Amino acid sequence: MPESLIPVTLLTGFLGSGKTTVLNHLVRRPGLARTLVIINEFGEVGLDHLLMSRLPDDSVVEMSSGCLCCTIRGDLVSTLKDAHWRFSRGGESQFDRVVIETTGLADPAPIVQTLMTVGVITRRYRFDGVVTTVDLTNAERTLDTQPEALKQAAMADCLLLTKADLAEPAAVTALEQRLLAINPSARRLRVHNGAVAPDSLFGLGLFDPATKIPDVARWLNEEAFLDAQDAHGHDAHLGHGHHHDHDLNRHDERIGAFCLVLDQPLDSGLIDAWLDQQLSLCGRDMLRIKGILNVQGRSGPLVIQGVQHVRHPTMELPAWPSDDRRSKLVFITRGIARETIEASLGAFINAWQQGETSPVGAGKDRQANPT
Ligand SMILES: Nc1nc2c(ncn2[C@@H]2O[C@H](COP(=O)(O)OP(=O)(O)OP(=O)(O)O)[C@@H](O)[C@H]2O)c(=O)[nH]1
Repeated sequence: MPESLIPVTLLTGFLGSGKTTVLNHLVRRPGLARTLVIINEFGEVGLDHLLMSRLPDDSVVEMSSGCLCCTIRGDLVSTLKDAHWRFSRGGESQFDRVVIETTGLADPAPIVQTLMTVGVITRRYRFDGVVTTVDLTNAERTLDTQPEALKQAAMADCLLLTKADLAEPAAVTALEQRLLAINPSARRLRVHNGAVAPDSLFGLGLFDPATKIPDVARWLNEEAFLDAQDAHGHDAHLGHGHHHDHDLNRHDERIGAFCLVLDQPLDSGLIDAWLDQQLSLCGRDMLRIKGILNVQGRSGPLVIQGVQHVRHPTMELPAWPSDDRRSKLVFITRGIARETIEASLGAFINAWQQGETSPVGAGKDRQANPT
């Protein structure tokens, strides 16, 4: 993954939660002059829908700050693909960062999948992270009733909690606890009228593209899992959270996160084969997977990332960030308990060690093809 790949940030959040306010603030920052902002103007229509059917106006605005702004043309793939020649002068691209603002009802998953895997995009761009705005004044109800909003929060790498000035402090605390249970590893920031430091929204990937050193401490945020655990007595998962209250309709009774830590180096190919099997069985409910793996025969760690059924190609990095060489995997799931995943992985490892693992042909191939 060359350093020159252009980072792409997905800015999402429910209707009226403050996305445009954040964006307006960001594009005024001098450091972001060379940013291409891609928006879509279809209020009520999700971007995933748009990817397939709509051909909106092809309007491009150059903002006074120097940022470029365009609406989605056709689909996201062609917009990003064409952006290079459309926004270049003298053969040189005019932007070195992209922010995509989705509609409030968008499902971020297909967009992230597109950014992670479509060849014409991954040759030039790298997915940086999902930033989700959450309106503190009404998020409790929105999360209760709007599955899209919940998914946007669950998939975020960074949560921007907006309108704290209008919210009751007790409500803010309660919501922060709820978000901790849904997505402990996401960075959480309170934002007043969109004022947020760009640095806290960018560089959300699993490693620093310049040094190729994984920033595990930041993206895993292990302590937050412990906090979530302390707050709820055990894993922030499957309705064991603080919401034992009486509203049975809460969707996030089933959404939660956990982190598996594996002490021993893993056989080459094992996790790939196991994950492929898991994703084909229950990818829909694996909202987000991120991990760093210690694999036998590799001097550096492997990093993995996935969104529902789709995984980013596994990458090997040159070095570990610290002496801690354990494999760590974060799962944000819908209705899949940690115990289920642990049992599945345990059984898979046993079968693998006995050479019986062939649900995806991986076990049988591993001698011949040790990658
Ligand atoms: N008081 C207060 N108002 C805010 C804050 N952030 C945003 N707003 C207001 O909330 C309203 C909605 O903000 P937008 O930025 O348009 O929200 P959005 O997510 O882009 O909205 P849609 O594109 O319609 O989904 C606007 O009137 C903003 O001025 C904040 O921190 N405090």
